[in-house]
This record gives sequence, structure tokens and C-alpha cells, in this order.
Amino acid sequence: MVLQAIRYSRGSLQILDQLKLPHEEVYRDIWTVQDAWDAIHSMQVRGAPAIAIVAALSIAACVARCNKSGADPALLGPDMTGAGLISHNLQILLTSRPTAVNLADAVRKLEKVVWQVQQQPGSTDYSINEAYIQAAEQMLVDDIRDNENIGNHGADWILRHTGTVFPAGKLSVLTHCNTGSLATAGYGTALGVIRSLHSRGYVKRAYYTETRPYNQGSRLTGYELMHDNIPSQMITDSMAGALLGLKREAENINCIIVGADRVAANGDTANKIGTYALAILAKWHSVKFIVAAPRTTIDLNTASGQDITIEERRSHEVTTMRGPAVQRSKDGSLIVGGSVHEIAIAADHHGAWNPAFDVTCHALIDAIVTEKGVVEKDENGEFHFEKLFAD
Ligand SMILES: CSC[C@H]1O[C@H](OP(=O)(O)O)[C@H](O)[C@@H]1O
Repeated sequence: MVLQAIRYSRGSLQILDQLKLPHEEVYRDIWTVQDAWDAIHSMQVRGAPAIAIVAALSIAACVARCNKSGADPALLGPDMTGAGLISHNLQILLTSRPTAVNLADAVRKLEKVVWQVQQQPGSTDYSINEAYIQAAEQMLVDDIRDNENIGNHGADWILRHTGTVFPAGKLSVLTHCNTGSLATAGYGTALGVIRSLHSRGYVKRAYYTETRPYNQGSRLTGYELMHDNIPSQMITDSMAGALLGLKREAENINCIIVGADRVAANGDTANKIGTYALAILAKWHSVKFIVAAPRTTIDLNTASGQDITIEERRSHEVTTMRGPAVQRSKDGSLIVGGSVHEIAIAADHHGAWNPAFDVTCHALIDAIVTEKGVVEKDENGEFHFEKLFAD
């Protein structure tokens, strides 16, 4: 079975409810734009690229049903022409989560497609809808191809810069959060690089952090690594320092590789909370720190990390956890079963601070891996991304 965060066919969209993983695989229908907004905001679907793709496809599925049924978009509202309907709903989806730039990038590109078709003589709601659907569907295809390229470029760079020689040399890596098939249309970004290293036989062990409070690591990355039979071990977020301090040499841990939600024009990178601390550790232990992200995550319109809006989520997500009931059998073994439910793990009367992301200064980043290649800093310690967008 291929891990699919998104199931799409023309007129139909489903998402894997990641709040239920790894205990239950539940796919939910996305019939309306509000369904998509709710799924993204609640983090039933999450991950910078996946958020953008689900948003884009939710409208594609709606207007495809419109085109098929011949329904008049104007029935959906006074100014709901094809272009008006699409633009209105893209702007609604933009409010679902603020930090990842991929969604804003997709909205900008899709609105441009709609506007261009609208300028054509004889354009109709039908032709505008069709153009939108094709552009949104192309994003799904492009993301998987881009991730496979990121994987290969990243693996090439790591092997070149860590002196690992097959077959004697196998290296271990540490990753944070979930950046795999469950955060994208497939294969993944940072986890895609680990997949590429593994496919070439170089992975000794893939360490991954639990990634509190949503537990993208323990619930999602662990699930993906197990699915792919990649040798791996989980650590809690607080163990990262001890791992590098006590096991770096024995385990040949050569790099920490993470994803990104927004890379600013100077290379400052917003990513899952805890990333900044890992970058500091990497610097102290002389371990390469690598960001893996498609070009849709690079935001040349945001000058530096201090300009990135960091999403703050409810305290409740820190003071509770989800899981199935666990019972002890007669022989004392634990039986995991039953539906997923929430349990309180802390008193919530003071409330918990819950920033979903932090910003890592570009000075702490050794390389940014994209589908077009790896970007390193120049002799002045500065990143330049213009060449990535030259085509
Ligand atoms: C493919 S990069 C995914 C990126 O998004 C994650 O955040 P969230 O789970 O809150 O959507 C995390 O920052 C990952 O690096």
C-alpha cells in the first residue's frame, strides 16, 4: 500500500485524517471548500505542500462537479461567476493556516491562470473552470516529481559532503517532524532524501524526533519509516542533545535534515517548533544541517525570518494527547485497541504556549535542497535563490 495523504480523481477529493494515525486509517470526503478549510485548520491534513494541494484540489473537485452537472455557478452566490467563485474560495482557504507559504504560492498561481483565461475572447465559466482544474491537478503531479528530485539532490549532497563511502560507510541522520508522503503529494522532502539514501543502501539508522505537541514524528514519520522498512529509532525532542553528544560517532550521525514551511529570501527558515534548537546542536557538534524544500516553499517576497508570521495554536493541543485505549491482558501484556480519544496530560489552568513553528537563522543552515539542486551560501555567508526561478 502506498501512503497517500490525498486521494483525488476529477470531481472527488479525500484526505487521510492524520489526527487518527497511526492507530486508524480514516479517509474523509472533502465535498466543499469549508470541508477543506476545516481539514487544514484542524490539521487532519498538514504539511506545507499537502496543505496547498488539498486547498487547490478542493475547488477543482467542486467546479468539476459544476461543469459536469451544468450547474450555473451564479446559483452559488450573486457574483459567483466562474472566476469570482474560484477567487473568492481561494481567499477563504488562504486563512486556514498562516505560516506555510506554499498555500499562498498556489493561490497566486491559480488566480493568475483564471485571470489569463478570463481575458481570452469567448471565455466562459466552463472554460475557466476547466483551466483551473487542469492547473490544480498539475500541482499534484509536479509535487511528487519535485520530491523525488529533492531526494536525489539531497542524497548526492550528503554523500559528497560527509565522506561516506559505500559499502563500508553507512551514515545515520536525524530528522524532525513529518516531511514524507503524509506532508506532501508523495515521497516527501526531508524524508524523501532519507528514502533516497536508503534506496542506495547508505542508511545505518534514521533517527527521528517525537515532535511534540502534535507528534508528527512519533505518529507519522515513524509510521512511514516502518512502512518503508528503513532502520530507524525515535527519540523525544529533549534527547537530541544527548544523541549527538553520546552517539554521534558510534552511529556516524552526519547530518540533521528537516523540511520547511517558509524559506525567506535570505535563507532564514520557518519550520516545525524545535527546528532552531536542532540547528544550534548541529553547529555545536559539527554536523551538517540541511533544509529540504521545493521551490514553492521559498518566498522571495519575505526578506528575512523576522518577517514570517508564526502560527500559534491552542493550549489544549499541548495539554492533551490522542490515542486508543490500552488494556492489560491476563498475562500482563498491553493490548492497544479501541477508537482514538483524547486524554489530559497536564493541568491546563495556566495554559500552555503553543507556537507551531520557529525560525532558524540562515547562518545555521549548511544547504537548502530543492528539486532544481542544492543551494549553498556564498563566500559572504549569504544564500541566493534567483537561479532556482530562472526557467
Ligand atoms: C514537507 S515539509 C512539511 C512541514 O510542515 C510541517 O508542519 P505541520 O505539520 O504543522 O503542517 C513541518 O513544519 C514540516 O517540516
